[in-house]
Amino acid sequence: MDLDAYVRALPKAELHVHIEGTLEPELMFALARRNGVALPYASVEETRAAYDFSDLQSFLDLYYAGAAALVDEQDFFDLAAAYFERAHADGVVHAELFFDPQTHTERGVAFETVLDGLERACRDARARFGISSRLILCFLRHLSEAEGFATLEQAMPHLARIHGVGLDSSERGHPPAKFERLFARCRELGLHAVAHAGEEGPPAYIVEALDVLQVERIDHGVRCEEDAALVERLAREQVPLTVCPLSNVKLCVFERLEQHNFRRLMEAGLKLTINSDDPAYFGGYVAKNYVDTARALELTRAELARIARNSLEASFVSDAERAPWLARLDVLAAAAS
Ligand SMILES: Nc1ncnc2[nH]cnc12
Ligand SMILES: [Zn+2]
Repeated sequence: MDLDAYVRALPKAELHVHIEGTLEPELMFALARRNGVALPYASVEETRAAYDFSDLQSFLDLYYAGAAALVDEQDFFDLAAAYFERAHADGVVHAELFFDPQTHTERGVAFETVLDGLERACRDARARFGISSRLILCFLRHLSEAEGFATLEQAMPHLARIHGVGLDSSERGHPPAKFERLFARCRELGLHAVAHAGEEGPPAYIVEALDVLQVERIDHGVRCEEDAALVERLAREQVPLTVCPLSNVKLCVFERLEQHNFRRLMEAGLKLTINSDDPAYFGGYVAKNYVDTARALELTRAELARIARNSLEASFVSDAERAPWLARLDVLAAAAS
């Protein structure tokens, strides 16, 4: 079995994927045409050519512009259905999807339109592919705490369909503590909590996300390496990090994949997972993230199986749901060693 086939065969969970970041330019243009929405570029080719980012903000500017093509419930369904098809081909058995309601409600799209379309695609993916999924509502950290609370208010009638909350968008200058009260309220409501931290922001933001927001996983977290005590803590507490290697290179967190600190963090004992973040913008879905990282950092098949196992263990599913995937994974891992 070649490396690509091996990676696809590993049962894995994807824990860090923004559904709006799976909007391929072809679908973006089809939806924009359907909805009479103007896009900043004239063609699919011109759009792809513009995906040359210097940092997180340069990406976010394009990402929010592209999301304007999404208007109707069917658009959100089509978006997520296309993701699930690719995820299934990549061996994803479970996906926890981030969605950014504020990106859409700001434009006059109803919260329910977004949620209904995504949830219908989740049910469809379960029926077609057996993929299980959860939805994680992300608050945009460049907006205010009050706007976050207003979004939570809109989510209140639908909490049975929302599994957790996250924190994304421009990290620098927007520390996790800005959302202390919002996350406290979300946790009181029984929602799981995660947050982007230490992607571009300092290690102190990772500490704040853990201690102030009390998150269960850190999204990215790669800048933890600048604080030895934090690395030790993350290893001791086995806090899962949802690392997105191709994203980190595209957004210039690391110049090349060969320079990524994934192997060093793994060897320091951290519980790492591999994810795609915004695959339509960063050049690869989850399997390509595994394969390219394995090639660049010489990860063994046993190490890749460990990473897939981490993803299943770090997911928000029950032990009973997880058990058959872990059993399948053990068979593959044993065959590879
Ligand atoms: N990599 C990322 N970091 C922060 N916010 C995001 N929103 C979508 N992708 C993101
Ligand atoms: Zn992200």
